[in-house]
Amino acid sequence: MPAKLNQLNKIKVGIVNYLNTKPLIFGIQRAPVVDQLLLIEDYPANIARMLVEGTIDVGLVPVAVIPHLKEHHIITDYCIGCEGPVASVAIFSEVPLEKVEKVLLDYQSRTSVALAKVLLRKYWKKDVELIDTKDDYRSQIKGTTAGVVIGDRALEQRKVSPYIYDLGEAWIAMTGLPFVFAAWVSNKQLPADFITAFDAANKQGLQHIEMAVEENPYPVFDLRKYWTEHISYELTPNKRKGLEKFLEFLTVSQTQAAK
Ligand SMILES: C=C(O[C@@H]1C=C(C(=O)O)C=C[C@H]1O)C(=O)O
Repeated sequence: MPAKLNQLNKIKVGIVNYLNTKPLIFGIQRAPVVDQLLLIEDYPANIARMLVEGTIDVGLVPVAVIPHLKEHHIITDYCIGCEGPVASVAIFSEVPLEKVEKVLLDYQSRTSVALAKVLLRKYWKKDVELIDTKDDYRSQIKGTTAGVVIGDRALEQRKVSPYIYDLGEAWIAMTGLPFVFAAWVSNKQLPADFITAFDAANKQGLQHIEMAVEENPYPVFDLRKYWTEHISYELTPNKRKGLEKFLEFLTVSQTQAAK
């Protein structure tokens, strides 16, 4: 379908369609910058693919995709990160980790799946069979088969699985650094005035978390707590250090896999 004329010059912005982005979307949709952009919502692995293929200009992408981009710019001081347990990214299991034999990997994720591999190898020192998934795989999390689940489905899974290994918490225990799951990354240089306005829109959203809570009734998990105590949105210098460290781990494991 041909793009409508008024859409031609708009900046295509991909954003993860999970509850953790609602405070940011709240700000973006109410800011003047909304007229300069088209918002495309999808799950993280798809947003990553779109940024690599160039069908979007900027996205709140899983940081694990950064090494796969020919060009990348981190354009705001906001991200999806954590400085303690993140609550919505974990290995879920019916048995303790010592007894786990297989781990299902969430097809919607890029970062958390890579993080789970790093932590299983370096932190838990566990050699398990890793299994890619598609569609709904959560019913297969049983017995000695555990699963990485992210996002809203992870908040639901907390009510199902007796053992929950929070990957944000484990990363911090291993490295002493916070973790960044997703950041605003563009695949080209974007206009400086857009970047300034877009950054301000993110900030506005975070200043209105109470209104976003009212707008999103969710009986499964306390969203005020999720957005203020679990997800940490500021891309601080310490979070950038955590991000660099994680990308180093990814480079090392890719080099090892190529050998
Ligand atoms: C904390 C989360 O971070 C997400 C995890 C991602 C991943 O694993 O690739 C990507 C984007 C983030 O929204 C979550 O979705 O629960």
